[in-house]
Amino acid sequence: MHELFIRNLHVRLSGKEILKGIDLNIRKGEFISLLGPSGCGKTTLIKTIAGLLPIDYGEIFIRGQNAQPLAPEKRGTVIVFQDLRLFPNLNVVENVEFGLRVRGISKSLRRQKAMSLLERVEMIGFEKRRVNALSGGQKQRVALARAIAAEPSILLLDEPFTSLDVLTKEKMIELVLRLHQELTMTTVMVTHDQRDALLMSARIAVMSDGQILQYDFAKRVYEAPASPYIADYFGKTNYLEGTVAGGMFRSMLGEFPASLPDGPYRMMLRPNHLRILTKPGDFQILAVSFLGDWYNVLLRYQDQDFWVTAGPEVELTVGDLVNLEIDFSKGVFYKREIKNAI
Ligand SMILES: Nc1ncnc2c1ncn2[C@@H]1O[C@H](COP(=O)(O)OP(=O)(O)OP(=O)(O)O)[C@@H](O)[C@H]1O
Repeated sequence: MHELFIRNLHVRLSGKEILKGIDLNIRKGEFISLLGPSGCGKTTLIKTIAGLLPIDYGEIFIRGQNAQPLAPEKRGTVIVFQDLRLFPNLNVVENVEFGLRVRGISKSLRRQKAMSLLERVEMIGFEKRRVNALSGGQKQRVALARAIAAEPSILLLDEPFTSLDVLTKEKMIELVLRLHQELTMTTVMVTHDQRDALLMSARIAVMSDGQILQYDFAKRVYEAPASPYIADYFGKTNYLEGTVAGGMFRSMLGEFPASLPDGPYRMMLRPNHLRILTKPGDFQILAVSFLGDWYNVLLRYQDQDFWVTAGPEVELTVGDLVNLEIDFSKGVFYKREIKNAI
């Protein structure tokens, strides 16, 4: 049984169709990301899962139960919103206690539980502080503690790291993953950052315009994107145009076996599937960017540019001519449409 099972979900807001047939299943204890550009419907989807928006058509099952008649507080879901929605008139511990008070837990037990939650999110010592006197990362920790106080089985996180600096974000990522594992929650994270999605999720649902374009394991979405749009969303790409005939793909960089029906194709290769050989060749170095552990290198061959990743050990000078070794076995093929000339 799935923790969450969504079938053909349509949601309309102010007369406009926002979600256009979403199918999604999530296993218990799984961490998944909803990834896509601003406005594609990610927040709408988690709000609908939490029962905060009505379904126009389709079904949501939570732990096998049809969620339609279930009130938001009966679903076992909690959303941590992007703006956190902490209560500014309450201090840190009172914010965390709030969810427990609603559930009718006694005052002494509430305080004890809230303190243990604050310990989990490393906020002991701040319990009496007004939330407005906290940093962005500290507010996030309080919002997380308040969310898990409700003991949700499904934690819904809306863009949890957008307003944080890089170091605070790294720490929050660790904390979120630790809480997810220790509390065996099912977590759905909304993000537009493909690196966060890859780093944190077992599976990623790539969304665009109210639909899921691909839903698969993080490694698969990165290595075998279902379309050039998804490939480009996950970072730099190289495309090689060519034709398959008789089980061979022929392109400007040579030919190699491909078991595909005959026809025109584009092959996508990631920059790390190309390797620079410093012995002279026909690829000219156009640009080199230093990124700490590696270089991004732009090469030109005939009229086409290629992005290549190189380790710091390679000596690279703009203008030099080098050779390339290409791991064609990692290539992903997309069928090209032939436009009929009239
Ligand atoms: N109450 C509403 N009434 C009408 N349209 C809405 C309403 N709420 C959201 N929308 C529209 O629905 C679309 C999807 O919004 P949503 O917030 O789900 O996107 P998102 O992918 O989460 O984007 P972001 O990353 O910017 O939050 C947007 O075009 C938005 O303007």
